[in-house]
Amino acid sequence: MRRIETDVCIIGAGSGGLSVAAGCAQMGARTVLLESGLMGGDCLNYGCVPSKSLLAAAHRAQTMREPGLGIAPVEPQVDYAAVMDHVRQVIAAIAPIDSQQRFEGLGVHVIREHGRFVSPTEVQAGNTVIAARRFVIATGSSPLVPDIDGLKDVPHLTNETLFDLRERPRHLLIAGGGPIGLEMAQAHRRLGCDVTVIEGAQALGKDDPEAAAIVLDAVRAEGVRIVEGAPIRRVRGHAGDITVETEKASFSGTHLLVALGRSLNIDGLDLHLAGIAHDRGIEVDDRLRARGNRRVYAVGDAAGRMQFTHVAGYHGGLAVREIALGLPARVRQDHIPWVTYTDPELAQVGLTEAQARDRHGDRLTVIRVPYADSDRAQASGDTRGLVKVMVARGKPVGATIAGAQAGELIGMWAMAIADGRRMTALTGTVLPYPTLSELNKKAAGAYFSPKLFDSPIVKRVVGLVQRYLP
Ligand SMILES: Cc1cc2nc3c(=O)[nH]c(=O)nc-3n(C[C@H](O)[C@H](O)[C@H](O)COP(=O)(O)OP(=O)(O)OC[C@H]3O[C@@H](n4cnc5c(N)ncnc54)[C@H](O)[C@@H]3O)c2cc1C
Ligand SMILES: NC(=O)c1ccc[n+]([C@@H]2O[C@H](COP(=O)([O-])OP(=O)(O)OC[C@H]3O[C@@H](n4cnc5c(N)ncnc54)[C@H](O)[C@@H]3O)[C@@H](O)[C@H]2O)c1
Repeated sequence: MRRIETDVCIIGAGSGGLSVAAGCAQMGARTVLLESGLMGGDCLNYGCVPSKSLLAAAHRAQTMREPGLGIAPVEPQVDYAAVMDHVRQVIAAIAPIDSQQRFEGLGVHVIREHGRFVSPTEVQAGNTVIAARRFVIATGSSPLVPDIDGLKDVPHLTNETLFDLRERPRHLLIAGGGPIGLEMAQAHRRLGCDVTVIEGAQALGKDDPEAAAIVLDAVRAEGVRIVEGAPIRRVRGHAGDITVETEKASFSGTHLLVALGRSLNIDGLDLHLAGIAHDRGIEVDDRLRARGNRRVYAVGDAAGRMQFTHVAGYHGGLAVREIALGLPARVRQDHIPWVTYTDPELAQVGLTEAQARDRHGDRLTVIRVPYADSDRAQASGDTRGLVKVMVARGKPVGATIAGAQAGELIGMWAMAIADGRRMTALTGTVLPYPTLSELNKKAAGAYFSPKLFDSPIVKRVVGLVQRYLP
């Protein structure tokens, strides 16, 4: 058995692990990185990158078939295999950034083996034992395939196999109406499939219901069948003929995509040998240190909190601060945005309206600005959507956007909330005309206009000024 002594050993080379490895190595810490699968993890290979590439192709197809703006629509010729080639090309274009070669160039010792703890200060990977001063668990998550009667025996797709398809499914059944379910439903509908989404509770149920309804209406209008309140009880059939049974009804299709949430990749780590506590994820304190072993950090999906690439990157930055610089870091959650990349997009940062009402009660003001108020939205012929901002004591505490480019628009609110800015920061910013981002400024303006235009005091002051102004 080979033995390596190092400063930091990172288990998992996805979004979180790569951020820690790049930061620690470039700051001069001796860094070992273990990866048992593909460099880049879920986001690059089976998650964000392929799903957004597929959505881009689907968007192109939809633009061709939508009437309006004086352009005659045309039914696009979709070559599903060529679309999947596009997906592969995008992954290949980005892969060098996450590659073993690049990380070795940064000074990281990369070992392509599964890692597991053998003691509180040692991890074994293949025939190497790594003794490190600090460990980072960045092992991510995998598709959850729950114990539903018949499911494991019926051929089904997950996000790990969906992008390998070469033939377009005739009728795609999607179990689960979360972000994966809805993004893949719209993409496949636009690429010419029949699509049925079967959701046990409410589709996009983690989001603000008013904003989610805008997205769900739009996706339904394109022909996706979304069945809600229908927990799946049983699955039966064979390749090409699959039936999903729910309490409400049964649904048949040719393919089944399972998008029922994630299971954390922590089982194969032998955490008990390192004394680490875990339940629904690795239990971490607000410095991301594992309960039971303070030399071990958990980042990204494995930390059992929000499951997004930018969260894994954010955690990674905090871990670098802790490990490379020895400075304490504090993890926050209130300023983390998330976006579902349907069309229209759905974006959130901070508190939803319901959460803000609970937290701030009477002190809360909720501002709504419809996309129709934007000249740019009018010019583009797409006025679907809403910007909603929750304000308490002059500061934004949450923002919800459903509409075109919502993922880009949410950035301004993410910055304002992260930095504790007041609404005046937005009114004081001059934005180019005509842009959708002006909707954000309109929301800030709408917050102040009753205070400014409906106030008798302001009117009296202006009257006085006008009387004495030379
Ligand atoms: C279909 C889909 C679409 C998504 N779209 C988005 C999006 O648009 N935006 C967004 O922000 N997020 C999105 N996500 C979520 C995002 O992909 C994850 O939150 C992110 O990848 C988490 O990064 P991570 O580093 O924690 O884990 P991962 O990226 O999962 O990386 C973990 C790595 O650890 C390796 N590993 C596991 N166990 C071991 C072990 N014992 N030893 C060695 N290596 C190990 C794995 O092989 C893997 O490479 C999407 C997810 C899916 C499934
Ligand atoms: N754009 C993005 O950032 C993006 C895109 C995709 C995924 N992700 C990340 O990946 C995570 C996983 O996504 P997901 O969509 O698989 O999970 P999810 O947990 O968000 O949604 C799963 C859905 O399945 C439903 N469900 C569970 N059991 C069921 C049953 N027996 N019958 C019917 N419905 C059932 C749930 O009610 C839920 O709505 C997300 O939470 C998110 O963090 C992010």
